[in-house]
Amino acid sequence: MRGHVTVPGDKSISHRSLMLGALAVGETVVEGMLEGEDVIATAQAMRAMGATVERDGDGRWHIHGVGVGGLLQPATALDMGNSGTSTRLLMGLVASHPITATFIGDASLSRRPMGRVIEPLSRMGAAFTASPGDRLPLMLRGLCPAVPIEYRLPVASAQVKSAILLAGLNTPGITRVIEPVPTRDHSERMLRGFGADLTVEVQADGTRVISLRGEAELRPQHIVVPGDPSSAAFPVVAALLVPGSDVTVANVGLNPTRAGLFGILRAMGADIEYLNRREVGGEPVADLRVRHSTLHGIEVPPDVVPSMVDEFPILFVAAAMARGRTVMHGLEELRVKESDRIAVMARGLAHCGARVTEHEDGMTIDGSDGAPLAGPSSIGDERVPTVAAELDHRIAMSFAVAGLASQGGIRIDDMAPVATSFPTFTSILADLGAAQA
Ligand SMILES: O=C(O)C1=C[C@@H](OP(=O)(O)O)[C@@H](O)[C@H](O)C1
Ligand SMILES: C=C(OP(=O)(O)O)C(=O)O
Repeated sequence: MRGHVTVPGDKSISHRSLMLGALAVGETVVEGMLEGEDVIATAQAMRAMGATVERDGDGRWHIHGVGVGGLLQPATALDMGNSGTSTRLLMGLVASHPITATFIGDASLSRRPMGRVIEPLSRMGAAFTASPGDRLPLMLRGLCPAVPIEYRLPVASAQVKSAILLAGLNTPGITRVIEPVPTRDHSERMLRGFGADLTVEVQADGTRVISLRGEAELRPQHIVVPGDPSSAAFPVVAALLVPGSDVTVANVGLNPTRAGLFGILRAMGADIEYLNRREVGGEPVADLRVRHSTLHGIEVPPDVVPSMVDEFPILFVAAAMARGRTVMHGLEELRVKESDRIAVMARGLAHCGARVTEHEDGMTIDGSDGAPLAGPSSIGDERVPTVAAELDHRIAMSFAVAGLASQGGIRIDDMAPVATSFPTFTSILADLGAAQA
């Protein structure tokens, strides 16, 4: 694999720029927006609640907001598709507005737990009618004025943190979130950028206390979205695993709360160079030059998990071809993503010949020492292992990369989920020399 590619804009930042733009009075301009299905679901929801959201070409979007407190009651159910981030953050926004909204989603999203946001938002005064197990479809009636809360996060989740902070925007007084384990901080950075009065106190043990003064007035912004490190992960690992590769992935966001994977890969012996380090839209960014490397297994320290929570499926693939054993614990959150990412990856990798042991909270993988996965066969051949993507984009992309580095290919039953976060995935890999049947 050889060449120079650019991955689409960061999904977390794209969602938030639409939501905060919709709450600012005036015009927010976004460049480098991720135009994936998850973000489009957020854009549609903001339109349904009164904001003007327009695309005027390749990643460039304009948003005319309604002001904090100004969201309108949507006329129909908000279809969140496959997107947990859209659902949980928008539940926060609706919770402190005097409106009622129904949230629906696809089969994967309808299995995911919403109790983690229902609980704190109920304390703020919102009322919920949810499907059994606190799942979608659910109806939410907001309360205005809502009640400010101080909430200690029981799970390390940026979505829960962000839902509470977004609810706090239209709530009188101080809404406070206590975060014992730091998670991605895009909401904090962007709320401040839009002019909210938000402070973060870091205690001696690393606990973060985030305080937001409500009834905020947000100022419209010009946002440049950096490339998504969670998408960059796929061409990066492809280059590491395919012999002879030399690939540069440009404009990759390296916010320390997101970039854990690259540090772990380097600790495994990966040749990843950070070129042209700079800041884009208030986030650290670099171009990553990646060359084929001999990887060795490691024990992944559980404290890095939040900074690479979406990158474990592709790390499992790298570990499956490394020399020696990789041990990963602290991954229980992976079981409630778009699929149960521990079970689905363990099953699929084993089917491709990898040596994996599943744990309740992680996985141990004994690598192949560089030998390709999936035995001798060729695409079209009965013997090519088929893996199920289970409506999970990261599973589909991880096995596509495993397939690139395989002997006889891997068949993935459904690549459609990739459009949720990385619509250009197949064309980018093809540009680097990948063949697809
Ligand atoms: O806040 C966000 O933008 C996200 C937070 C993470 O979810 P959790 O908060 O559930 O860990 C991550 O998995 C998701 O892809 C995006
Ligand atoms: C978990 C993910 O997204 P979401 O929670 O927004 O569906 C992801 O993109 O890997």
